[in-house]
Amino acid sequence: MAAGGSAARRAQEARRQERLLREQWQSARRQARQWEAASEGERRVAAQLLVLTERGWRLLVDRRWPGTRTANVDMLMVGPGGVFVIDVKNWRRAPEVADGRLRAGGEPRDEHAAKLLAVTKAAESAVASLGLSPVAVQPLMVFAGHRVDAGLGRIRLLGEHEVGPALLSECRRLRAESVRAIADHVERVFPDYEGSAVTERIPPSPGQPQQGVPDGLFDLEGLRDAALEEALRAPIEQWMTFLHPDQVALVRRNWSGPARISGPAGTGKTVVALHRAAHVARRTGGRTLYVTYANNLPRVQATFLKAMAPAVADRVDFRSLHSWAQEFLQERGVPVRLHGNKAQTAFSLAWKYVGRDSRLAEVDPAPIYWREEIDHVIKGRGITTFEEYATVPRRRRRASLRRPHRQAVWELYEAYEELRIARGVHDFNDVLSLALAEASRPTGQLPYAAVIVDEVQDLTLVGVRLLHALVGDAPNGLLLVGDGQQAVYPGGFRLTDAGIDIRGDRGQVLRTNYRNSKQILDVALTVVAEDAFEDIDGLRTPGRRDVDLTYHDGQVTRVTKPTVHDHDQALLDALRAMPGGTRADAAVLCPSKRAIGHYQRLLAQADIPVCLLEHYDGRPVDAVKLGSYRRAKGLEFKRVYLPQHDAALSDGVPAGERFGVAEVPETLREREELLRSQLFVAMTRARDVLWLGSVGSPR
Ligand SMILES: Nc1ncnc2c1ncn2[C@@H]1O[C@H](COP(=O)(O)OP(=O)(O)OP(=O)(O)O)[C@@H](O)[C@H]1O
Repeated sequence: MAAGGSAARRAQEARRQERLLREQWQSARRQARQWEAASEGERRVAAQLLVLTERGWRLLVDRRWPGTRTANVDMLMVGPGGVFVIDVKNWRRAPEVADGRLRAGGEPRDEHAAKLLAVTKAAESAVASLGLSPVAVQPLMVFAGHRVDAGLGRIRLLGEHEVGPALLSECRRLRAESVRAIADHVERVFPDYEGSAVTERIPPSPGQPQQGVPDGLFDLEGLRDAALEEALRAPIEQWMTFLHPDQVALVRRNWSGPARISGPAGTGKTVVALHRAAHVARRTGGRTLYVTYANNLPRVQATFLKAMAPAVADRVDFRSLHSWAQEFLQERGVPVRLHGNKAQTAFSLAWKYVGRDSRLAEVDPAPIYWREEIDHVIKGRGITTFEEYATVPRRRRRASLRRPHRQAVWELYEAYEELRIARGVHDFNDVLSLALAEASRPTGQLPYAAVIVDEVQDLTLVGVRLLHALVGDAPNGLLLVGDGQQAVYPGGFRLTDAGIDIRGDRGQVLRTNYRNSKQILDVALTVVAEDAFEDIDGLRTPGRRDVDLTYHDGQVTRVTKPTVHDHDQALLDALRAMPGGTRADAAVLCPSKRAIGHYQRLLAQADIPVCLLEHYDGRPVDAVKLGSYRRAKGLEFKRVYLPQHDAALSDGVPAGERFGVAEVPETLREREELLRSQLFVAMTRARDVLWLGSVGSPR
């Protein structure tokens, strides 16, 4: 539509909203006047809110606080924007908020905030059984006769004119049926208050505007603008508000120390973690750190939280572990010179001087295996002496290393460190070790009330220790979320290695996959069926796990072509055949940087818009996403295309045959296992369609 047309539509809609609101306001004012015994302030606020009852909201006035005999709740509003617990204040002096305290006329008024928070908690409990996340329940203090719009922790303070527009501006969380069901439920849980000041209520009717009655205190303009925005806004996804009641219970649970949520792919771990972040931020008023290993995920998750719980979004820091650690060190004045390339040169030289001709080549001649040994086992676990390394359990590393091999590794490590230090640079592990030393200093004031770690299985032991050091064993402090089956980096750790003690109900497992269709999950599970894995709690779990599925249909398409050219053509055909408008929810995922480069060029030549996963921030963009299996972690797409998905895998051919050796090196088995995990992760990103391309002769 042309810009002029759109402006005309907006103006017409604005006029329509204004007419409607004028009528509704007259009617609301008539109703509020019937409430003889209510205070004048309450009546004015109620009149503002009654206008919203014409727009799908339900207003409950003067209700009894459940579990008490005499306490009441001024108002409860349930509508598309969620559930609002409203305390109306008739204060002569305007409220002031400073340093997280509420005052009026210089007098402290914190007890009013405490009472409102307590009753909000009761409302949260009331709706949790319906699966409503706490992010949808919000406390409001509304001040008759004042103009206010301020925040006090999770409480929003609004003036009588601000409240209507504010509620209409809330993102649309509930559909009309949900509003009805929730309002009915809330009405039962919060019964009529016996000593109610409100004596008469008349059901709202549109009524005719009374001629000559001035608008008085009605802020027509503010309300009209908000109503207009509301009318033009697209609805947001349902998961932002509704969870399974078991998930809501986890979001709201009070944990006495570190906790862990695990579960297979697609079981809602991240969704629970995000709702938990919002919940904790609202409850504590302090800052929450939400960390992942991957550095593209924080942007996406921050976008989700902002849409879901805008009021607390600025109290949650979404960061990748290394970027956070670097910033933390900078703030503490600890010099860091992270230089990945120079560190890699130091390692290459160390390999040339002491590794290549050592007995390590007997185990695996590829230097990458030994770089990983240093990164994930020695430095990743914070090991600083050979004695320690000589006996350490090398978790998730298959090749067994006897003492002489470990000695050779240690010599390589020492040579690497010497060369790295001579170049004056740090590697990624150094950053974490330095941050751990800094965070463990008793003097430091630690900035977070809670730390949530997503995809925890990707971290090193030092990384987990660092995050644990930030909050220690404080109640509701540390939450670890992840799934050992989706480990895409070598090595690993157990929680006990990190000194993290998770017992009883602090370890929770989710079992319902809400993402993948059965067809897709079956194919993905076949890839890892034989790969039992050890999770961070030390439990060995079979590769094929039992998962409950929520029913939805899906499709797996396998395409095998004799040449790369034909294969790529088939991929382009499949991408071009996507129904209109679905490009934004499609991803092409590749196992290596080289493959990404190849497909980026291919798609560009075919004029198919591409958004690289490293630039994706969770907001819809009309382009096919392109990135590595690793970068796709934690994300999901309706359609996932995996070109040449089996190129690096043995695909049924015994590795020995392929490599022409009688005995397959354990390191090779380990690498293949890791590749299968990565492929499994890539496949389970697909909700409805999974396209698997191969080059070769059809079997
Ligand atoms: N209660 C629910 N009802 C419907 N859908 C849900 C529910 N909980 C989660 N989902 C949906 O399930 C999908 C997977 O959720 P999420 O990404 O949190 O899973 P996960 O366990 O973190 O996955 P992975 O480990 O594979 O990254 C998302 O699309 C999410 O919206």
